[in-house]
Amino acid sequence: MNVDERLRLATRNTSEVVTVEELRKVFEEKEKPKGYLGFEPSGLVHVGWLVWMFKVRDLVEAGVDFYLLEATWHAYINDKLGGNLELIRKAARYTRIVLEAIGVPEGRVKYVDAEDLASDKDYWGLLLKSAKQVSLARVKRALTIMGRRVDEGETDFSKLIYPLMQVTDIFYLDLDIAVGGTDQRKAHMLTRDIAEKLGLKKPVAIHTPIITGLQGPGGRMESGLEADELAAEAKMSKSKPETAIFVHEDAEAVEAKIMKAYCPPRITELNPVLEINKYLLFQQPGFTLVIERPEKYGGTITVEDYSVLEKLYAEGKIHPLDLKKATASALNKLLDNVRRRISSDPGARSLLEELKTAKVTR
Ligand SMILES: Nc1ncnc2c1ncn2[C@@H]1O[C@H](COP(=O)(O)OP(=O)(O)OP(=O)(O)O)[C@@H](O)[C@H]1O
Ligand SMILES: N[C@@H](Cc1ccc(O)cc1)C(=O)O
Repeated sequence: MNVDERLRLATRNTSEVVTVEELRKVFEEKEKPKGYLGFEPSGLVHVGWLVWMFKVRDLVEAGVDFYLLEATWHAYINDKLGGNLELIRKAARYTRIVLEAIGVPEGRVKYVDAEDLASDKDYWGLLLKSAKQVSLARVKRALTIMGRRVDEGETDFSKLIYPLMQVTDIFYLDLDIAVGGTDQRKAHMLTRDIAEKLGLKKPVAIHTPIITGLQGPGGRMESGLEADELAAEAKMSKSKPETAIFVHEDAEAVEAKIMKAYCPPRITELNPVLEINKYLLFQQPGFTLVIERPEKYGGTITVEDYSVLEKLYAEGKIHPLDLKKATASALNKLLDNVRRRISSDPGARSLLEELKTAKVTR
């Protein structure tokens, strides 16, 4: 695969690449650059995660040697699953199964456990060197990467260590590319700044779009937040289950959730139903959205391109209910594989059952 093709795969369906020129250089210089994404294995998998999972698939295809960091200690710091590390490790196993079901089997990526990183004294040396380069105010501003507001970081001191751990993860793994949703931006920009100061490798950052929670952005659109902060606050999130569609949920539950979702007529911004189309459904090769309507409401239409769907919706030519029905049906088709994979594997089923009954904390 030539550099242009690798670059196309790596940059499609992203909200930002810092920078595309640097990424091109990485691909020109390396057959197998090192990339990573970290996630807190702290519960069930929702459809927002599919955005980065598909990006991992793209990057593996583009020849990236990809590491998936199971951020167990980070989830512990962030009070997930009641801080129960045993359960957190089970959530990591469950996430591997979902990744495999969407085309990222274990043999194609390398899993790294945060507990292994933290057991090496060099890791803590790197963390302290990084900490020397940054002010407390900057660390606090980065707390949005753990889905927390700045003031929440002061509840216990470990939360202030988290952003520096995320920076250190990147240095320790010696990465060329760091991937995450837009809400992770502050971690990556911090890493790039510290890298310059310490003379370490400065990773390219690839940010994937965020799917807004089913309840919509609330009043946050006018709050003057930066895009990454808005994404962190308004995103579909596993620790706020009422905002999320989980990949294991049955077809009826998925449809019921979509029918109730925030989707005001003509509004295309931070509209989770449109975002599911834009960032998930229309990313599948050859996808078309079929909107079935009685003749008196314009008859059935087949949309082949997301930009057309957005335009028709903004012009009020598609009713929210019709969009929701069509989206639910297409999303259910996309999720079928994952559901089948989970239900056919007793091990996966028992992990799921255990995680379903675990108390969601944050
Ligand atoms: N709604 C979403 N849409 C797209 N990407 C998401 C979404 N939520 C999380 N991500 C991405 O998934 C990765 C893991 O995020 P994280 O563990 O914080 O998920 P989460 O569901 O928000 O969890 P929590 O509720 O525990 O904060 C990050 O790169 C993040 O940007
Ligand atoms: N902060 C990330 C998880 C993460 C943890 C450590 C990392 O090195 C990277 C990502 C999140 O909340 O989703």
